[in-house]
Amino acid sequence: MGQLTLKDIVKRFGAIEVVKSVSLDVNEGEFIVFVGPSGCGKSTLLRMIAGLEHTTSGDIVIDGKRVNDLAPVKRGIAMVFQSYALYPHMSVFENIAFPLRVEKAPEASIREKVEAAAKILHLDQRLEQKPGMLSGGQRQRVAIGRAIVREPEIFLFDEPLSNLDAALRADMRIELTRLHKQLGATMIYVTHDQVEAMTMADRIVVLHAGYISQVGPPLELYHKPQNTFVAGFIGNPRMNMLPVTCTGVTDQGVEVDFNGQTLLIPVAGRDGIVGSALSLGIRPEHIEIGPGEAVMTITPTVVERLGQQTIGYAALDGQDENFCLVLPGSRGIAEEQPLQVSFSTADCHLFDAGGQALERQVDLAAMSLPPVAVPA
Ligand SMILES: Nc1ncnc2c1ncn2[C@@H]1O[C@H](COP(=O)(O)OP(=O)(O)OP(=O)(O)O)[C@@H](O)[C@H]1O
Repeated sequence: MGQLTLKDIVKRFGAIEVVKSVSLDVNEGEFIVFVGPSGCGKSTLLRMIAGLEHTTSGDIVIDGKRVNDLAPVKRGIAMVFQSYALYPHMSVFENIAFPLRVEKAPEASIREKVEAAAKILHLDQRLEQKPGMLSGGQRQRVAIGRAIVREPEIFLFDEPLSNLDAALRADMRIELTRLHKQLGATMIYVTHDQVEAMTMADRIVVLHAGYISQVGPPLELYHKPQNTFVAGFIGNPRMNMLPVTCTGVTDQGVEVDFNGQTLLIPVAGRDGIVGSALSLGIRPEHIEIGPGEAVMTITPTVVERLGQQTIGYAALDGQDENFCLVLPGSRGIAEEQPLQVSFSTADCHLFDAGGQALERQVDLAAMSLPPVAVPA
């Protein structure tokens, strides 16, 4: 149980349509992450699923039952917010027990469920403490415990980690992934942090201005973004976009003219694209120093040295956005020194003038890491 269907969901606030016909099937036990820039409607969508916000039109169906008119508590869901919403005067035990007390559950059952949740969340030694004595991460775990004891079919998380520092966020990501495996419940998680999306999701839903821009497993979005929005949103630093002209279409792919070189990009051609302007997308991590299939000369204006990688930014003629390259380790590239770089056509993406991708001929399964032989 825990299957969710959204059918043509629309939400208007006055005259403004913030969610525009969203349809989505969420499988039982799936970890779904809604990502998108600020204001794209992800929290509103989550709040509609929770029942905290009415839908203007469309159906929300949980386990085959339309729930649009059901009160939040009757939907079999539990929501965890960014603000932990804990009661400061109550112990951790009572904070977790709160929804069960509201339901007037028997005392023995309350104790059993709270202790079980506390064990899963490593809070069993802290049940008598007040929230004020806990760290941010522990407080968020109490809020999650409060959701767990309700035994919901679907957990909803609204940016639950955004109040935590970077190290704690990384720990909590691992905790949440573990929790999902352990409980096997359906989870829907809203964030604008693409690392959270990439690391936790079974499937990511990328929202853009109230629409679903693309839905898919994390690496599918990374390797096969369907449009320039997803290409720019997934991956950090963002994908470079270079203007090119299509010079031909063959069985092997699409030919483009790039800096006077003819490149054959392994993507599916389309009628009428020969002669048209296209955008060639290449990720910063796919640029190498020195000669290669596609060559260009850049002059970095800023170089960031992070130790584990070196990031260079260069202005290109006629382009608003800086060209970016990411090199592994500490590399000797210098500001204001011209540099020959190259990339491989197999790593390229092509987008038409409307920003839609020409389908890449990449085998995602073959890109998975091969099994490592462990010596006996
Ligand atoms: N109660 C409301 N009344 C009017 N407009 C609203 C209301 N709630 C949200 N909005 C607007 O709807 C749009 C979507 O808001 P929403 O909170 O869903 O975005 P979001 O993608 O979650 O963004 P963020 O990451 O900033 O939280 C925004 O433009 C917001 O201003």
